[in-house]
Amino acid sequence: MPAAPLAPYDALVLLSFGGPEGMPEVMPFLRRVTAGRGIPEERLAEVAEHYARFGGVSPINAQNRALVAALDAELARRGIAIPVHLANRNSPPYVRDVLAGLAPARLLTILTSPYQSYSSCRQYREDLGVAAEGLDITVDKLPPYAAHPPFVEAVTAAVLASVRDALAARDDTGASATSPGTTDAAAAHSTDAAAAHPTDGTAAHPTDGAHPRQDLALICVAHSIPEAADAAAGRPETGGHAYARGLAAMAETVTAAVNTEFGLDLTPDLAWCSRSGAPHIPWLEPDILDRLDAVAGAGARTVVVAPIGFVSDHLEVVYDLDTEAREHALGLGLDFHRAATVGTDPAFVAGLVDLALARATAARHATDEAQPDGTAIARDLNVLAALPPADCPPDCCRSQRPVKPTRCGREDPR
Ligand SMILES: CC1=C(CCC(=O)O)c2cc3nc(cc4[nH]c(cc5[nH]c(cc1n2)c(C)c5CCC(=O)O)c(CCC(=O)O)c4C)C(CCC(=O)O)=C3C
Ligand SMILES: [Fe+2]
Repeated sequence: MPAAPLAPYDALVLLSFGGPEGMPEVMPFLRRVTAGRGIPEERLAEVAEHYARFGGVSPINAQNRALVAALDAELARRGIAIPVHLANRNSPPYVRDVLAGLAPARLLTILTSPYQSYSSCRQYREDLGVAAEGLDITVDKLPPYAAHPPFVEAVTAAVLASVRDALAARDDTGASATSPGTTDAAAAHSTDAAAAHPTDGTAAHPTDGAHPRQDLALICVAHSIPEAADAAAGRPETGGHAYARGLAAMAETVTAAVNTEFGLDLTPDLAWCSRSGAPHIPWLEPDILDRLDAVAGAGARTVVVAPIGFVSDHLEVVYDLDTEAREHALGLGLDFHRAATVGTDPAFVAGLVDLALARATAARHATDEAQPDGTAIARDLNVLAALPPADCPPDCCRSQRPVKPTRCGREDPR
């Protein structure tokens, strides 16, 4: 390993969306997010109410600070000395302030959005492009990492754990074998039964054809985006739709893992949450609430909702899923379980560090600096080759909006 394994970078920057941390910040935050975006005023008022339920505090910033700390710890564990900073699009610390404080510097950014779309990739590149104007800043980013095996494994592990809980709760209540009582009664019963005997033997149950587990539904969920934004997501020459395709691939992988682990025969099911925008503009569907209606109608008694599109809990997760979708599911008589987000899962964090090392190796390789270890280079470049390019090609995730300066694109200043 070279003496400075993350050279040529001076610092890592975790780049995220941001969120309010108190009621006075909510409306200014919402206006910043939606500036010039044609989001109806009623929608803003509605979303402000969602934040109000949590005292105006989104969990996102605390989660990102925890991720920075976890990255620091993983880097220290590997003996790599490099600072990690948080920078946000819509709340302090703003990208511009962070970059200004670091200049002159060469930075590597880690996006908290693994999937490709305007909102989750190019818009972050614009944030960097606008913020870096007039500053002596060189900046690269990790490639979109939705298909990176450690991330896929961390998401899968969280979904398996939630399905295990869901099956254990149900086997204990017997709710699926008999007619279900009210969900409150079932929940109370579940607590008693769980106290009476441990529930970790669920996976050992034989799955004969009569076993009632097929009334378990697994719904993977991601943030909806306009259909037009999905059509333009990723490289145009690969046909667009990189956002929905990346999520469909993840849904397929986790569902296959659940089927194997628990002897089930579930079909991948992908739904969307947090639609906004004008009603006449089509966004990705079905909405999670409509899918809950459908699975309840088809006989499901237990639903596991897996937020595969989010790396950490934020308002879409704690409101749109844990509050709204949960209430909706309970109203339909469904037992509701929500899989954890990857958060600071050690495999996820280690995977990000692996990718940063690979990106640094590629950067050194590209500039023809001394290459002490050819094997490591080949291995690192191999990791990157399996993912979309870290430097986005022209027109990747393009939008109809006014052109802004970008970074981390093939044609951009580094
Ligand atoms: C793909 C995607 C992600 C995932 C990738 C990523 O993580 O970046 C994401 C994340 C997030 N979205 C968030 C919040 C909001 N998103 C909004 C609006 C929008 N999101 C969009 C897309 C995405 N959004 C789009 C196409 C819009 C329409 C307006 C526009 O085209 O820009 C609005 C406006 C009100 C509303 O309409 O809901 C809010 C408040 C928060 C923070 C939550 C918190 O505070 O915890 C986070 C992490
Ligand atoms: Fe959003």
